Amino acid sequence: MKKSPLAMQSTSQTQKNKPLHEKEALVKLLRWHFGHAQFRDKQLDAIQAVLSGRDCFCLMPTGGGKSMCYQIPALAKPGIVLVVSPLIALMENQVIGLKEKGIAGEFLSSTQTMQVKTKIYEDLDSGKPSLRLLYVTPELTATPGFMSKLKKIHSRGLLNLVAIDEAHCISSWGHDFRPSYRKLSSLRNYLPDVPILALTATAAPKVQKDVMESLCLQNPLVLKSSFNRPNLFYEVRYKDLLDDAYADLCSVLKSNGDTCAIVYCLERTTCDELSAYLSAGGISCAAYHAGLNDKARSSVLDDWISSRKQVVVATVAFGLILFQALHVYLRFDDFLSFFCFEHPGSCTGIDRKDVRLVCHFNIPKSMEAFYQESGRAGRDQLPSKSLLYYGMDDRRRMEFILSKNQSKNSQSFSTRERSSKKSISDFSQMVDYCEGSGCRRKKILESFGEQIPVSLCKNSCDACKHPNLLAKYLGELTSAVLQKNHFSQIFISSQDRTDGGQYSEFWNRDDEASGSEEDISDCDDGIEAVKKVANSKLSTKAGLNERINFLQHAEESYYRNKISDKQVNKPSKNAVSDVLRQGSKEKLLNALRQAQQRLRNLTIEFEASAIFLENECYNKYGKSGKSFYYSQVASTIRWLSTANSIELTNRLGIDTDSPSVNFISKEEPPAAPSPSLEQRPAQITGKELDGSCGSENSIGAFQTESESPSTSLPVIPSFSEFVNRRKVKDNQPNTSCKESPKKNFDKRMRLQ
Ligand SMILES: Nc1ncnc2c1ncn2[C@@H]1O[C@H](COP(=O)(O)OP(=O)(O)OP(=O)(O)O)[C@@H](O)[C@H]1O
Ligand SMILES: [Mg+2]
Repeated sequence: MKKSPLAMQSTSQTQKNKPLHEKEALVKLLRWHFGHAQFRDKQLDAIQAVLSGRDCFCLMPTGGGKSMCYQIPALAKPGIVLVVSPLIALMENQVIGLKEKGIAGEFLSSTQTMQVKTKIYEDLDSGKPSLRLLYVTPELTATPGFMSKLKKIHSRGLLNLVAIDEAHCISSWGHDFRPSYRKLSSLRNYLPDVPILALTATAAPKVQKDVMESLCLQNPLVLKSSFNRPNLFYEVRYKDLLDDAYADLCSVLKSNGDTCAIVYCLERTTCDELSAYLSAGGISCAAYHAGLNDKARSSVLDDWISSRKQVVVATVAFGLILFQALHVYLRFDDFLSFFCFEHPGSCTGIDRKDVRLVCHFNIPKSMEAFYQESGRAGRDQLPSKSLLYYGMDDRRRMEFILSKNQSKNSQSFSTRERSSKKSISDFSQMVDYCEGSGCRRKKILESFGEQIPVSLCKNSCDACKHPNLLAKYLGELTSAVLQKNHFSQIFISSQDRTDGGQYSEFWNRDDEASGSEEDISDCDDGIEAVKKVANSKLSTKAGLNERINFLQHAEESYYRNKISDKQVNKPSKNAVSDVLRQGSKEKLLNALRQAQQRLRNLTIEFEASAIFLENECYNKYGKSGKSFYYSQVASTIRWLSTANSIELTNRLGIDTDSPSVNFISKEEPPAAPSPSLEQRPAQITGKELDGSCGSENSIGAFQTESESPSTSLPVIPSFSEFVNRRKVKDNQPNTSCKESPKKNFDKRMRLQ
């Protein structure tokens, strides 16, 4: 319902140092516009501080109501409040919410039409803007053109406040460091007397200090709320003790009814797989990641926000690109062909209050990230749950990623070293959270410097509620780990950990280079990188460390080239055309026909299978460019030439364990081709389902003694998995056949 604005008081210079508004008037605004009865916690203090012209640093937990701290001031006096926000989706979401309440809010971003932008600028230039809140990205704020507009507005006395949302992004100590936020430090120089409000949910003292210094806050009012989320129940489940983590999550979601949930995964392939699995299990679910095009992503978000979909399975990053998975295509003998960077997207920061469950399907990289993401649950203060699936494979993978620590932006050696050590120690807190037997809530709060008695938890974590059960699980985990020789510290020797020069935290996205606010999965030309790597003088006998170093250098140079290409606006010559896709489909069709001849008892819907496989390649690498895409197609064709029926069936998505699978003998005609690309296109005879151990591994040294040479070639293993497997292989000859085909399938899919 739209409401007319309440009458506002006018600003006068003499009032500058006094609170402009009494509590009563502000509460009236809160009730009138937002329908909330009272201010929460530190909201009123923050609002009164900025209205009096004082800088303020506001630390409130996720969902604590930080937005109100700048939304009420925007309504309390004429003029505008500028809100700097890191993510278009976040701005869009808030602006939509404001407009629904009849509050004049707009955002400026590259996604808008010229017409919309012009209208906003005209309003700002009018001398009497109707706009109350203007959301912008840090990139735009720092441009000279926009800054001069701001100065103009300010000179007319109409810029009341600059609010920096997610202010921890300015700090390289923070978990979401974003280089473009650094540019905000010039705001104080350009607009010396405009109060700045820095808002964050990141509690690390170093980050707080860094934020305040970087933004040049002057005598700020520092407000800190407790980080306890009493309505959240914390639980950890142990993947290594579960038969099937996918099935476990499915039953958790089902047992909670048609509940709203976010599931975070590390990689987009896991998102797709898990989402498909949950959907097949009858859960209203969709994947959300950067591999989807804009339209698909908006539609997933729309569906989720408007409750048409209840569960969203998303990549882990908080909109800001925290993690770029390095994928290396590996042929065992001649080492490698190319790299691919992924830019996961995000669904966080979107305000849906009734999220009842936040699940981390892979361990997060830090307590800060975990807190922020799990904090999306129960923003309406109703009982909700944080569930983390902890697995030793995930742990080792994350350790490896963190230890790589090669920053792509021009950080100094000491910054890299600092950030490397920080990443490792941040992660060890997460490991302790999972592997320890003490109260989870206490661990979270202590990591933010809050000392609390265990009694505060009130049995609202698994460790407090079921201490004996947890002790049993941890015992079993230790045995399982010892059995698998997981204790051999595979990736990070203590020497590596201190060798900070080589490593940095996650590769940070270089926004300055991309010039885009939400630049994801853009088109990369990997051909040169591939050639260089392929022609390199690296001996095939080079040691693993040498190879890893080599990869890191190649990756850096590839990235540098990519940036310089973008700077000169080089047109993409590497886009995947429809013609190329059609050609690939034909090739896959042939390969499928040959596979069918080889595996006589397999009945395949050729056309649909080819479309499905081509689509898989395209979804995975289409946006990365022709070279990556084509290599994936080639890899798939090679794989088809060796895959057995179980592998083929798994890849095409038939659940061989399910009694509902409709087995067709080779005599039976194939079912009619599926009209949908998503529909799983293969069916298989029962003969192949003899319980033999499907191989997740492939050729050469990956192959275990008991595996048939014909069951091989993973699609594209991640670099970390490759290194991991080699080392595991060196230490331990064969464990994979002890695992169920489903488990192998899960792992194989994770490798892609
Ligand atoms: N005083 C209040 N009373 C009741 N609800 C409130 C109050 N202030 C804010 N809220 C509600 O709390 C929810 C979270 O608010 P908001 O999005 O501002 O949180 P946040 O601190 O910015 O969280 P995040 O860190 O996730 O961005 C919103 O739905 C908002 O309407
Ligand atoms: Mg917020």
